[in-house]
Amino acid sequence: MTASNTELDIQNLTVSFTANGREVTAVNGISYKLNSGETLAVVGESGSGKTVSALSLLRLIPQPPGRIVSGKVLFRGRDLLALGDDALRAVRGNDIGMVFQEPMTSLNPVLTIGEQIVETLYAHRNIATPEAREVAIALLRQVEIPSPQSRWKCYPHELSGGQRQRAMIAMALACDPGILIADEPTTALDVLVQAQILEFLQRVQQERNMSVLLITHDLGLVANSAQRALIMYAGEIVETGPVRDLFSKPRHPYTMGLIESIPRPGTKARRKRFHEMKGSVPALGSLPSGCPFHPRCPSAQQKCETEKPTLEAIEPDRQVACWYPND
Ligand SMILES: Nc1ncnc2c1ncn2[C@@H]1O[C@H](COP(=O)(O)OP(=O)(O)OP(=O)(O)O)[C@@H](O)[C@H]1O
Repeated sequence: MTASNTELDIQNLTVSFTANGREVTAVNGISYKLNSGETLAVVGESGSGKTVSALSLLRLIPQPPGRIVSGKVLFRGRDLLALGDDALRAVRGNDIGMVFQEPMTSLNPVLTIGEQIVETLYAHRNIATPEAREVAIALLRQVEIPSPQSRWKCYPHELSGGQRQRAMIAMALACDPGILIADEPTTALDVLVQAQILEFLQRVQQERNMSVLLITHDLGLVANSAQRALIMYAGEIVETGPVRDLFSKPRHPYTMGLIESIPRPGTKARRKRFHEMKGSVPALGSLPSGCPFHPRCPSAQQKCETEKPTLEAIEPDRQVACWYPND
């Protein structure tokens, strides 16, 4: 990839939270690039720092208790972490859209779906109301909400879960962003609706050459939707690479464990399930010494208990933080 392909360049991002007078590091010095037109998945178990790292890109973590300790988020040569509030607001929504797992947290319950899209169009693109109404209905049609002419007068609670999710996606796409950050966008939905929404997102992405940062704990979703992935554990990236390589030859024992946890019909008896591995993601305030994964790692050796591995390139476009990566 050439430098001009890079849409977002995240450098050494560190984010902390203070609770009970104690500051703990939730995201610890992560660096990665999001390239033009790709879907990059950020994967890990609950508490690994996926959401905090994504929200921090647009300075959306609550500050306090959160704090962006250090790092840069370069977007078209500008550091989003150093932008003034007005300039950052212009980037949010206009250039970078966001969708979340629970649409009710980002939809306004007292405005109709149509009014909310019109407001977005007016605020970001300065489109006057009559025209914005047409654009809003067209967007609802594009996200395949049935009868958009009448549904646009619905309040969020009057729509089904899948329709609410589509409405939020319509809002996120209203300003034609070059980048979409999608945090568990389909986790709360049933499998059929999930598949429809993912298919729709992929189509829009291709039509618009949009880059997608997909935050998920679901490796099945990653296999179907992303070209590259970052695996996060305890606030750090432990492995990166093209999705097909990560699946065919995981190098970090944690990635292996995640892949083995994907349920496959008929193979349950033969495969070791991830939930059978000992332990869980450590509490941030009490990380183990050495490699943070070592207490759960089936391949851990003495060095892993005392010395922390750093993320190293092992092949072009492939990095791993492990003293004894799988061959
Ligand atoms: N508002 C907050 N106040 C205090 N600590 C927080 C807050 N938000 C996140 N954290 C800390 O950051 C850690 C990482 O949270 P994050 O939401 O990024 O995890 P995640 O990998 O996205 O998990 P999930 O899939 O459950 O959302 C949490 O375990 C928690 O310790």
